[in-house]
Amino acid sequence: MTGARILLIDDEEEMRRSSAQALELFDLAVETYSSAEPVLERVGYAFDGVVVSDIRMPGMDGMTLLQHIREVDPEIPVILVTGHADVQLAVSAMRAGVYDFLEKPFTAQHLAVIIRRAMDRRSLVLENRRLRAVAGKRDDIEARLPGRTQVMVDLRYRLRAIGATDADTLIIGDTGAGKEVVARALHDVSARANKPFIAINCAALPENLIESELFGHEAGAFPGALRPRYGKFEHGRGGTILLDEIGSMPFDLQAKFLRVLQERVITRLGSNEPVPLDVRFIATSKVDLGAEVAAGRFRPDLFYRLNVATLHVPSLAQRRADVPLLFLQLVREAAARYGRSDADVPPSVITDVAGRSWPGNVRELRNAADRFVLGLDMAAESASPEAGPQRLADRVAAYERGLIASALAAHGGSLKPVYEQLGVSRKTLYEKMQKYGLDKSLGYSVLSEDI
Ligand SMILES: Nc1ncnc2c1ncn2[C@@H]1O[C@H](COP(=O)(O)OP(=O)(O)OP(=O)(O)O)[C@@H](O)[C@H]1O
Repeated sequence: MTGARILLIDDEEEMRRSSAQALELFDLAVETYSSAEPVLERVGYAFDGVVVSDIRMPGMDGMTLLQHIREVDPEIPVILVTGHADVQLAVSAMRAGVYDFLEKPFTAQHLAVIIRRAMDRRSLVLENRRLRAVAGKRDDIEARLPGRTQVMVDLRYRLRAIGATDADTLIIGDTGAGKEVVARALHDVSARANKPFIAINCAALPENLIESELFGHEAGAFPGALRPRYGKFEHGRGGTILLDEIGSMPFDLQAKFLRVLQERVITRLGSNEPVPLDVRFIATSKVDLGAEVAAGRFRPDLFYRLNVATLHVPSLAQRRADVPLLFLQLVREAAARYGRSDADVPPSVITDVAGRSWPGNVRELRNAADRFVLGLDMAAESASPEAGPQRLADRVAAYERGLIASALAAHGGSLKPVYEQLGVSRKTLYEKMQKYGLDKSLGYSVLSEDI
């Protein structure tokens, strides 16, 4: 919040001037107003200061202002000033929730003491709100990144640990695995949660505009730059900037970006003036940046600078055991989105979902959940009547494969409970697994894998 933290309202000019001057001697900067109305526009839920107002004024009086401010935020301290010893008024002001009540004449020191106390109280209230918001978002992480596999437990643990620091972070994972979801979660658990989160897709920026988009420019920096403009980096001040697909950043720009990371300043195009930049950078990549470095497409120095705090988002193939529960959650979300209340998922669908491979990861699973809720064939490509297993034998085989796959996933790699549950011999199970290309480690091999 910019501007002074003390708003002083009095219809008498002399009173405004002398109070402001006196408070300045106590190092308290004041914004003065001759009427109450504009103050209502000035204060909001996040206003971090206090209001000092005369009671009797033409137009909106102090009591009415107090009531309106309490509607905006009942915890903004309002100090009312009166010229008359009016007990009745003081009582109703107390009832209406005034912070303090001051009778004229008063000394500047007395006013300063009350204001300081009110400001401390306001800071405390806002800090508590911030902490509560952060705590709420922390609890939320499990709902936003669900999964019981060890890889997901580890991911959430690391996310909270890195979120507690201000380190620039690299997020690696396959397409659709949830890198952007993880980036937002990281922002939300960090101390920057209440500041902007700006996502920039490096692969989608036109190469000739990319620099001015990121760094901004001064008027006349290039033909067509009529007015100065903030770049996306500056829009993210105080907050987090996500650079999606960092591997697509043009090679020349990588050097400039590295300088931003190291020096925390940017220089707008057409200017020589470096501007300090307080942001946290998060970069994502679905390609192996180490290989890009080896191929000469990515700068090694930038890679080493980014590869310090790293989060790996597992693909669904690496956490198969999570697929059924994740699917159920995505169905619930889709049902809410489409206003459907009857989204019961039959076991055969779960079996089918558990047995499939999901190369498009959560994005693909989410599409399947949407299609299920809408009553469409879940696999988009088999929507046409020619596609997909139509013959009874093929459909039975697909069903059987799904049942075996989900049983394998559920029993974490040991075969005995699987053939017992399915009521077949070990040999039969083995043959069917071979026939359907299933592995006994299905859904489990990843559990011991370190991320
Ligand atoms: N854990 C999750 N719970 C619910 N939805 C999720 C989860 N993870 C990802 N999604 C959804 O899956 C889709 C893909 O997620 P996201 O954009 O974060 O993936 P990505 O890894 O950044 O993909 P890409 O590399 O293709 O940009 C989004 O619609 C997102 O809402």
